[in-house]
Amino acid sequence: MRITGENLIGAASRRGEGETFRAVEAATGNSLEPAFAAATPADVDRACALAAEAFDPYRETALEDRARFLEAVAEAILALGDELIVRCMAESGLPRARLEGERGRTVGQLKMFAGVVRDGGFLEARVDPAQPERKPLPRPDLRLRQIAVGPVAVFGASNFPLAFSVAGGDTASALAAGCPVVAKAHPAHPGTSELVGRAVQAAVKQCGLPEGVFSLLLDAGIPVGQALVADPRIAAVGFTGSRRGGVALMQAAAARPVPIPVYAEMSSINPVVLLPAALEARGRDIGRAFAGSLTLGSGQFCTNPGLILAVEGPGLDGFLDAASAALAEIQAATMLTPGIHRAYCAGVAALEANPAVTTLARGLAGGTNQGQAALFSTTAQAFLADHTLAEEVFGAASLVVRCPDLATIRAVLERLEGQLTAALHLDEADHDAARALMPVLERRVGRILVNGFGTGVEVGHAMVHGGPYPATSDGRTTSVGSLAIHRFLRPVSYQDLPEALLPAALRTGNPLKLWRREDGKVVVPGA
Ligand SMILES: NC(=O)C1=CN([C@@H]2O[C@H](COP(=O)(O)OP(=O)(O)OC[C@H]3O[C@@H](n4cnc5c(N)ncnc54)[C@H](O)[C@@H]3O)[C@@H](O)[C@H]2O)C=CC1
Ligand SMILES: O=C(O)CCC(=O)C(=O)O
Repeated sequence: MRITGENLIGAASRRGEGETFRAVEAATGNSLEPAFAAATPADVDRACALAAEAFDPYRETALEDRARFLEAVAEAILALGDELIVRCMAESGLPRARLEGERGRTVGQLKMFAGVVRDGGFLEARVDPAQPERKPLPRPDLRLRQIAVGPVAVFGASNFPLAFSVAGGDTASALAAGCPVVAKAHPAHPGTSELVGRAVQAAVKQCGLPEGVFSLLLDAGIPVGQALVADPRIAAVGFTGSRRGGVALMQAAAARPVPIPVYAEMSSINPVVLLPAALEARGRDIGRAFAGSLTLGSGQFCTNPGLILAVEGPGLDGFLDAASAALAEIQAATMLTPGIHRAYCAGVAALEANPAVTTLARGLAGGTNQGQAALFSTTAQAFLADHTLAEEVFGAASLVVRCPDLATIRAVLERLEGQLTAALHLDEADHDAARALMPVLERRVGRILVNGFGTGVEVGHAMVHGGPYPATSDGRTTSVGSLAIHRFLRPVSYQDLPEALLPAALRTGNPLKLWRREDGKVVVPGA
């Protein structure tokens, strides 16, 4: 399929009249063909108008039809074949195997949401039948279901150009909820975005859905994203990226005459706590595994283990020796964009220049745009005194905080901002220490894991990829897994509606065979 550099507005392809830009080959810094042109305010307006027009018919599509549409998107992405992978490798610098895996995750995610839609449980249908004889007052007939919130603006992430981008988790969950999507392509992978966007556009047509169910807008800067979030027809926003970008969108959304929710996944340093018995028994093994997780994808994961907390001693020394030796042999790897590489180098340089920080290891030096891994250490006292040490350095850099005792580890955790994940390395003898940390971990993070690292998020029903601010803008939800659909739903109650006016999900006799709560009791069809 030819990449044209056009915006996809409903069923149309339209060359923008805004700023012209090109994708950059991450490995060389060379420009790639073709030229892309940013959308104009009129393009944003048209995409939002079509999305608003599509909203009512799309949200009432039969569950089976909506599920088939999500599957058609998945099939259309697969049908792009190797062209998608080759373009994505060039734009992102990520290797083939990683991108093939990420494509599988993207397709699997769409299919998981197809299953969620078919199941219908997300509608949370409830029926409280009328009690006309109730004393002292009769009870009305009350029925509740979740409906889609409206058109959603989705910002593709640079670091997962497939699974968190144009047809990634935000788009899949919004479409599953019944929300049209206006996607804003990430300027680091516009060609990948166009290919995937065309796949979604084709699936909309194939399934006979209103064209406004999906549009894709291009921009090298911020005006298109700002205009999109300000548009009164946009009802919610999904974003993965920098804290600065996420906060700017939160502010734009809050400043609207009608504020809307922004679900932004931003920065996280993902503390890893190494407990004493585990460290003593297998500190060296944990050190080697840590080096692998830290450098995965050149460290460009928001789940990257950026902070290690442990009590001083021979166990920690063994961990540090093994991690340092492993890191010293790791090749530098191409980063996503020159800008992200520059930000990484600046973050590492700031740590190197900090008198309270010791450089423990560097990976092998690299060439153009390649990030060289780095491991640092500091004391708990220094860490607690300098908040800049707790800031994310996006890339393969991590800071070890040497603590005198477990109480200090707890004090450091208490001082951290909200995080996506926390990992505990423990043996049975560490259970009491771990139990004591659980309350603070639950308050600080979205996912607590044991004897592993947070990189590589499982897409499933029990996953939380979220966490308190600034890990995300709203810690009550997740951007990965089936629970993500709830970001784009809101409940509506129907009181005393005649049967003929009720949505099918709430009609007497449960014609859609949904799990429902009837008069407070869960009813499982066929059970
Ligand atoms: N925590 C995480 O998962 C990630 C963090 N990052 C961090 O972000 C830095 C920059 O990477 P990017 O991916 O370019 O993130 P970014 O936040 O700068 O951009 C993400 C998207 O938001 C848009 N955007 C940014 N600021 C905006 C604003 N004020 N108004 C409207 N739209 C705006 C951009 O055009 C882009 O489409 C990295 O160096 C890293 O520190 C990047 C990717 C993932
Ligand atoms: O670790 C993963 O699989 C996902 C990480 C992620 O969400 C991100 O880096 O934005």
